[in-house]
Amino acid sequence: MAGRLFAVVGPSGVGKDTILAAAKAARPDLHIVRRVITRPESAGGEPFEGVSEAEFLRRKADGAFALDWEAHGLRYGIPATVDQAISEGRNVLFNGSRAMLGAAWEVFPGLSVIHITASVPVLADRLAARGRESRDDIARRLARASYDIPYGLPIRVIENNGPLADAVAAFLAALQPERV
Ligand SMILES: Nc1ncnc2c1ncn2[C@@H]1O[C@H](COP(=O)(O)OP(=O)(O)O)[C@@H](O)[C@H]1O
Ligand SMILES: O=P(O)(O)OC[C@H]1O[C@H](OP(=O)(O)OP(=O)(O)O)[C@H](O)[C@@H]1O
Repeated sequence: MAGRLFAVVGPSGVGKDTILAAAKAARPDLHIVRRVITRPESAGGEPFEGVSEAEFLRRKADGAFALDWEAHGLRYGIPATVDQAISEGRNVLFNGSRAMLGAAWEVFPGLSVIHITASVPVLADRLAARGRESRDDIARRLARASYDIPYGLPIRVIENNGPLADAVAAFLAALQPERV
């Protein structure tokens, strides 16, 4: 049986990568996508492949990405190899963009979405503590915090204002198929 594909979305600093890493630790069978990003790997954070703009565009033209988008002045790609992982029956999860969900649903009609939320003051504290971006970049990311996901799409919401363990437990529960 084919696996399922999950986009994990939410504002910058909400805890997407942290929750994905914790979910993988709890459930080693999950396949967490290693994204291709036009960001230097030395910036740290999630395990991603950092490439130049030219290399990204070359791969895109070669059909190397199942999905790709632009945000924060960067390009992000989901390797086309996810198709194989899904067909092998793996549950595949990626850190996605709220703005690209419409396009993602067109490519993957069975896509499930988990939206992680937290209050703006909590996001501001976390981004400052993470220290990966400049103050200006943090301000721009916070300005996107309330971006609205198009109404009518099937989305599960997980709140991550409190202890991480609570959010991870809710997240793992959200990976279960919806009961009808
Ligand atoms: N529940 C939580 N409590 C405290 N800190 C958290 C919690 N969730 C995430 N963090 C911290 O917030 C920062 C941003 O998390 P991160 O996973 O990088 O967010 P995102 O991928 O959504 O931008 C990290 O430093 C992370 O350790
Ligand atoms: O359309 P939006 O929902 O606003 O998302 C825009 C981008 O922000 C996140 O990127 P990134 O992982 O670089 O940033 P983050 O870890 O700070 O969320 C997310 O993965 C998207 O690529």
